[in-house]
This record gives sequence, structure tokens and C-alpha cells, in this order.
Amino acid sequence: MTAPLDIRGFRLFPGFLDRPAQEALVVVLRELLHVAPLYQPVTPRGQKMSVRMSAAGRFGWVTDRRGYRYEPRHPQGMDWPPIPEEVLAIWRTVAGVARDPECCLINWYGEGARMGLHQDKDEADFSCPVVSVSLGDEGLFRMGNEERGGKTESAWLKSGDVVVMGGAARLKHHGVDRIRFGSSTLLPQGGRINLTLRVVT
Ligand SMILES: O=C(O)CCC(=O)C(=O)O
Ligand SMILES: [Fe+2]
Repeated sequence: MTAPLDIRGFRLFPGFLDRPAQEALVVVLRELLHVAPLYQPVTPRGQKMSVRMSAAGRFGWVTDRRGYRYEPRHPQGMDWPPIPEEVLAIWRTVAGVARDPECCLINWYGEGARMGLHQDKDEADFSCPVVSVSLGDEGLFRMGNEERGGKTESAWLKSGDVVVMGGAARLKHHGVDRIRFGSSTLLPQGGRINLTLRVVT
């Protein structure tokens, strides 16, 4: 594993997963999404998010009119499937903490989907990092500050890239401004998948 790039405390591992590993992960995720289908989340203010979501693990992060929170079950009632071993292996290599993640959020970005600048702060313990894995089309990832506003820096995340948001970057604002739809051949129909691994409790 080569040393990560440090961008404002965000650690970026370009090409962490090679193409065969990415393909194997897509196969596993397809099975997972069969059990826990993607759904379109709604913000507490009633706005439909442009990404579609699902999750794996003890808890899934959800949002609806009742707010942002972690739930032990999918909005459609089923248990979240376990986090795949291939995904746990990524966490164990880069996270640098003894605990395993309790949530693997799955974000699916179709054409035009984005995610506004936000902090990941619905977890109880900020000493564990957030680890994110990008698959498929490139996404323009924006990295900001703990406070709202100020200077930001952006990087195109490519399929197989891994980002670790820990330490000083754990509570920094971040988001995805846009994707380059059709820029990757990994997902035959195009789109971007992002996995976000977090310790929740
Ligand atoms: O899609 C990404 O790269 C980031 C996703 C994210 O920030 C989140 O799910 O909290
Ligand atoms: Fe986030």
C-alpha cells in the first residue's frame, strides 16, 4: 500500500482497489442490494435526495421527515445484511482502530446526483474515522472545514479510490458536487457507488 495523499487532513488512497477487486465488490454489492434495495431518501425538510441509498451492518443511516439517524432495519422492514468481508478488509487496512465498522452506507449516484456539503456527526464516537470507497464513475469530492464556509479543496475520486476522514478531518464538511456520468466502465449502466463505513455507537 502506497502512502496516502493528505488533503486538509483527508487521506486519499488513489487506486486502493485494483480493477478485479472492484469487479468482485460490485458482484457482492449487487447481491446485497437484492436483499436491501436502494430507496430514495427524503431530508427532514421533505426534500428528495438525488442519491439513492441502502446499507449493511448492525445499523443503517437513514433520513426521512423524522430526521437523520441510525436504524437497525431498512425502511422497508428487513434487517440490514451483514457488511461484506471484502469491505471489512478495506477498513481493517486503513482505519487504524481496533473496532470494526457498524454501518456501511451505500450511496448510488445516477446522472445528475450530488451530495451537498455536510458533516458526518450522527455517530457517538468521533475517535473512529469514516472510510469511504468509490466505485464506478468519477465524483468531484469537495473538502472543507469544521466550521461552515471558508476555503475548500476538491479532488476527482475515481473507481477504486479510498478516502479516510479521521483525526482533524473527522468532522470536516465534505460533499460531492457532481459526477462524470459514463466516465467509468465498471458499472455497465453508468453511475457511481460510494460506500461509507462508520462506527456508530
Ligand atoms: O459519496 C461520497 O464520496 C461521500 C458520501 C458521504 O459523504 C456520506 O455518505 O456521508
Ligand atoms: Fe459524509
